[in-house]
Order: sequence, then structure tokens, then C-alpha cells
Amino acid sequence: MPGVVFDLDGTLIHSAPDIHAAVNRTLADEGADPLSLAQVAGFIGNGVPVLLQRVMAARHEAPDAARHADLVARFMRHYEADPATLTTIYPGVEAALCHLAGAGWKIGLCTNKPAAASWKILEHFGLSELFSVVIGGDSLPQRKPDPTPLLAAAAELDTDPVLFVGDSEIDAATALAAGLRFALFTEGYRHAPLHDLPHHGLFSHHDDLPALLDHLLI
Ligand SMILES: O=C(O)COP(=O)(O)O
Ligand SMILES: [Mg+2]
Repeated sequence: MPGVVFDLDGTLIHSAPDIHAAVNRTLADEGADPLSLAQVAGFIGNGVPVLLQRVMAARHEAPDAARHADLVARFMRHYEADPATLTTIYPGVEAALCHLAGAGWKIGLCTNKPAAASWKILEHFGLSELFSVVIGGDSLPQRKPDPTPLLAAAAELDTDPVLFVGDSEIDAATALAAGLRFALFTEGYRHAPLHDLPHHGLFSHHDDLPALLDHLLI
């Protein structure tokens, strides 16, 4: 049976509100002004260390490794304490995943979000049992768009072919580098226009995903 690896933020869940809240709690700890949801949503995609680099840049802070490490540690404490309260699952995700699992697809996750928080969120939405593997942004030395995490998730599924589903230019580049066929969810946290992202199929609602993935197998 085939396999499919999903990205998480912007693909299965709209997680920006909780990431935004954790950023602002991190800033509030030191009495700093909050950032807007749109600003923080624009920083998502390359994982937590890059998110906090972008927070520092938005505040016109010069790069500083110790300061950055402190922000990352405090952000993670806030985020892991409360990763899903404001997060919503995109419509049709649960049905699509259940349909795929019922049809025998093996399912994995490859996200730049740290693995423990990712598992916690999957559990919160009752989805964790559907996933055979989760590779997070802290699971390996490499992160997307390096293909290594996606190839590791695919290897863990131990099946062929494996498709990848994501929402961003990072995911498109990762799929290309890994040599996997890529389905792009159009309603996530992408910055670039659709035609700039290499993809094999597009969808804007998860109800359409099982048929699209079947089509990509042909
Ligand atoms: O945490 C991030 O920055 C991005 O996470 P994602 O890889 O699930 O989109
Ligand atoms: Mg994403």
C-alpha cells in the first residue's frame, strides 16, 4: 500500500494563533510589546529557531546567540504548556485521514515544529493513532527544506511510493530535493504565488485530498 507524509502547520492545522500567543507571552515576560498575528504567522515555516530569529529582527534586535537561545527556551516553555487551545484543524482533515488509513495508506508527519509539541497537538485532536511516524524540527540535525527529515519519515513508513503533502515553499523544495511527488494545500502559510512552487497537485479543501492522492499514484 502507498504512503503519505504530511506537513503540520498550515497543512493539517491552523496553528498560528497559539504560536502567536506563545511569542507574545515570551515578549510579555520581559515587558516587551506584542507582535501582531499576521506578523507572527509570516514567520512560521522554518522551525522555532528561525521563528525567534525573525521575532528578533522584527524588534530590530541585532543577532545575539545567547539572547536567541533564551528566547527559544522561553518560547518553547510557553508553547509546550499550551500548544492547541487556539489552534484549529482544517475542515475535512479528520475524515480525509480516516479515509486514507481505512484504504490502507501508511501515514507519517514531517514538520519543522518540535516533535513533542507535534505529538501533543495530534493527541489533542485525536489523530495521533493514525500516524506511524513523526519527524519534528528537533528530531534530526537537518530540517526541511533539507530532504533528510522527509526521507527519514518515508523510510520509516517502509512502503513505496510515498507522497508528500504540504503548504509552503519549504515543503515544495523539500519534496523536490527528496524526489517525492507533492500535493500542495493552497490555504496554509505560503508566501510565494502558487505557480512559483513546484507541485504535482493542488487542493484547497481536505475533502478533495483522497482522490487527489489516488490520482498522484497513477
Ligand atoms: O514550525 C514551523 O515553523 C513550521 O512547521 P511545519 O513544518 O509543520 O509547517
Ligand atoms: Mg507548513
